[in-house]
Amino acid sequence: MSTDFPALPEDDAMPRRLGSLRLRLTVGVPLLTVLVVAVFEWSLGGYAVPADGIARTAWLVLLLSAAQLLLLEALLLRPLRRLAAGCEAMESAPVPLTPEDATPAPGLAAELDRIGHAMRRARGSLWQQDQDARELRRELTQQRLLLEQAQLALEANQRELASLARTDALTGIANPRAFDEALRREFKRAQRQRGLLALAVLDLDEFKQFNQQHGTAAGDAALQRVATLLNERLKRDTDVVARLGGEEFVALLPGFGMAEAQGVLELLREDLRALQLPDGQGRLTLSIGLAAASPAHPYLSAQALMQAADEALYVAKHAGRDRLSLAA
Ligand SMILES: Nc1nc2c(ncn2[C@@H]2O[C@H](COP(=O)(O)OP(=O)(O)OP(=O)(O)O)[C@@H](O)[C@H]2O)c(=O)[nH]1
Repeated sequence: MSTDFPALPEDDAMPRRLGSLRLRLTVGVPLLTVLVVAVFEWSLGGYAVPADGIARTAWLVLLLSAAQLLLLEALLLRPLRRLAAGCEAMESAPVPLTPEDATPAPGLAAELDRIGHAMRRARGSLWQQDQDARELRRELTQQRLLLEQAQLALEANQRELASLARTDALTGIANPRAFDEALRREFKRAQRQRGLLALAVLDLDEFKQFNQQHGTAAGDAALQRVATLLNERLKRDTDVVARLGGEEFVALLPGFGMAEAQGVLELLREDLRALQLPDGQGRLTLSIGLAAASPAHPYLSAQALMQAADEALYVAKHAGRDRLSLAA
């Protein structure tokens, strides 16, 4: 601990009262001494004023007064002042123990001094406790900040994990799990609101051959471009596009009946035909099976709607691929 402590405050009420006591002693002691010495000299001179007595009496009074004042200062006033300073300091904000506080001065007024020193030690201990409490508070604030940062990082990780758990790693669009949730949710909504819900299953044609001719990396790039096209063409807030696995994709179009969905999906097929693949990779085509639920053409369940779209895709494949088939 540092010993570079601030000085004790000396200008408070109690030290001021001690100052006035010293003034009264400084005046009273010489007066009393004059009286005593004068009576003593007068009695020595046979109760007559000696001719040279005035000067000698004055010197005597001066010396005796000075000696008494010095004694009073050393034995009474100084210890009282230190005691007063200790008391005042106890009432003010704690400050560290000074080296002077740590060692009581020896002397006749040791009792007073000891009390003063005990108070200073108590004040020093209070100061130390105050410092410790401040340090603890600082550490606590720091720990709280670290905790908040860790919590934010954890929440970000959880969000990222949750997003990863619902995203297809290769294409970045929704995965089957996210799609299943969306399908169940939108199917119930369509039923409740007697609305429209179109569902399309889209499958790249002859993709196995594409992979064999151009390599898996080219196949991956082609899957990513198809996903981008889906996102660009089916971009209403309510549209959901997902990769079910392999070269199979799915699109959920709330609010669309068969005709609107067919229109937008044919545009998508045109987009794919126009897609520029790297040299020598030819072109990609899609087969699409489309089913749509409406009050006029309800489905019993989301699974039944999905199955109808799958069956339509099967028909499209068997009819020669590169086409869109509507569910019965
Ligand atoms: N590059 C790449 N290929 C994949 C991925 N997932 C599945 N495939 C390949 O996609 C091909 C799908 O082949 P098939 O199921 O026979 O379908 P297809 O060749 O497209 O034939 P049709 O669907 O009948 O037109 C297989 O060769 C798989 O290995 C993938 O993530 N990346």
